[in-house]
Amino acid sequence: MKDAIIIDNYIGGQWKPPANRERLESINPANKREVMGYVANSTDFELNEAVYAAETARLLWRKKTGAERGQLLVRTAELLESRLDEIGETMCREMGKTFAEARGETARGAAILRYYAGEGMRKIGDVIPSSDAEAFLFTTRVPLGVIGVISPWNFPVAIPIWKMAPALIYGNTVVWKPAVETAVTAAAVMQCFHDAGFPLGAVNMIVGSGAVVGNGMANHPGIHGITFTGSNSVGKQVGQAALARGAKYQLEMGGKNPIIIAGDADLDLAVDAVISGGLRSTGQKCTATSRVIVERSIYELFKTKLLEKVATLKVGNGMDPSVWLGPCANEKQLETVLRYIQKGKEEGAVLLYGGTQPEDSDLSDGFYITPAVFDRVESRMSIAQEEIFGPVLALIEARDFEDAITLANDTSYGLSASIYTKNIGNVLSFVQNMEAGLIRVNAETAGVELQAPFGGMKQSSSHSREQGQAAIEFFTSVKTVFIKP
Ligand SMILES: NC(=O)C1=CN([C@@H]2O[C@H](COP(=O)(O)OP(=O)(O)OC[C@H]3O[C@@H](n4cnc5c(N)ncnc54)[C@H](OP(=O)(O)O)[C@@H]3O)[C@@H](O)[C@H]2O)C=CC1
Ligand SMILES: O=C(O)CCC(=O)C(=O)O
Repeated sequence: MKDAIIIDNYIGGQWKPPANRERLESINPANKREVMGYVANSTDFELNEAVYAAETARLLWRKKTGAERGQLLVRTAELLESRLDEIGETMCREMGKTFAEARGETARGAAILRYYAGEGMRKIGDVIPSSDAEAFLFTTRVPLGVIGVISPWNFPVAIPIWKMAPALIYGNTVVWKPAVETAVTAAAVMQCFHDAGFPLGAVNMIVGSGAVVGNGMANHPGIHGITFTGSNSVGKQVGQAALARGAKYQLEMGGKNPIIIAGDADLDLAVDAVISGGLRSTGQKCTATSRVIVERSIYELFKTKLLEKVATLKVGNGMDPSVWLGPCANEKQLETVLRYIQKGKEEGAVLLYGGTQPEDSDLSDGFYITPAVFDRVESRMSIAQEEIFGPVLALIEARDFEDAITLANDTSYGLSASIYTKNIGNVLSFVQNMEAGLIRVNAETAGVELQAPFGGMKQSSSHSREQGQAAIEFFTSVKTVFIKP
């Protein structure tokens, strides 16, 4: 067990304790007796200070060239890369995903920083033929101002970086509120920005509860744009608060992502995709597979193959390299998963495998659960409609391919969807008819590429897109310029 550390706020280039000196605990979900950090329980006082610092820094920051801003992002990427093991271990111990996944996510954070460093050198406008022969008509883009970033605990490095890196490269300054759950990891990321030498106040971090600091950000008149990833209920509150005061907002929320296994699919590959997409990170991804829609002709065979493989997955502490599935990130999340497992049974689904807390006494102090596979799930059931955010797979039988698409669309969410098939007709029909922002063919539902747009349809997002060049749409305003000599 390592000593717990103290996590302060980062404001105007300095680490500062909260004025009230109050702390919240961040604990290790693999061993609830291990406190990872005592983290600031900040209030509006610190938030105001950070917004003031970001506002003060913004004129200087926007005057820098894209290349200058990009150099600082590259330096941050280098620092993150030099600390992959340290940050990966912190993440694994703070939120439970395996060390390999946590280290991989940290490397992904560095790749995102490098990508956006390059964006600083790319075009920000178009020349448009004017109806006046003497005039010069073009567009350019300007930063929004101060951006509020509210991030969740499930990707504590990649998500805040895919929000902060584009915000910064396009000339905005940032106030970041990470989830308390992963504030120790967040501080390690913030330290990389600090060590890279960003101007004072360009990036700030306030640690505190969502109800106080997050809500304060959504309502703060000094924050011009707010980007959020998390639950639907909180996302909608954030969006409404921003809208009410005329600020720009971007929400990335839940998913209930389907995978269709067509009758002609390669079943071994499909089983691997369901396991990886549904159970990695203990199912705690907004892109996780949760509905497995299988054509009747191969349903029983697929089920047998899936169960065989799920039974081999080792649950345990993510720092153990032989472990495949870490604990749920916190007690609330474990309770949610257990509640849905109970509900699934009550509503008539058949629990074929898992869904219980392991009996192993070594695991009794962690928020562990064995991966659950439900059979005979019907679309009306809660486990087929609501985001569980845990290692729970719901098998749904489809009469035929058309029925599979109808079932896949029978949800209020529309983030990610995938299909396994060899039939080009099925592929085209899926691409055309599936209501989701991310469509994946012969690949798992999770797996976001940093250079491509990412976001959902229906209730999964505010219909905006993050990542890749799509990010410029949120983090800048377009100016149309007409010049006549
Ligand atoms: N789309 C996704 O990737 C994610 C989806 N979820 C879904 O949400 C469920 C609950 O997880 P949870 O962590 O509670 O998600 P939340 O939506 O509560 O948390 C996401 C972020 O929002 C902050 N927040 C909480 N309340 C407010 C508020 N009133 N105003 C502004 N910000 C706020 C949180 O702060 P803090 O936690 O520090 O209080 C955190 O930083 C999960 O079971 C899952 O279904 C969760 C995480 C990510
Ligand atoms: O699948 C991924 O890599 C990203 C998932 C994600 O954005 C999320 O869970 O919030």
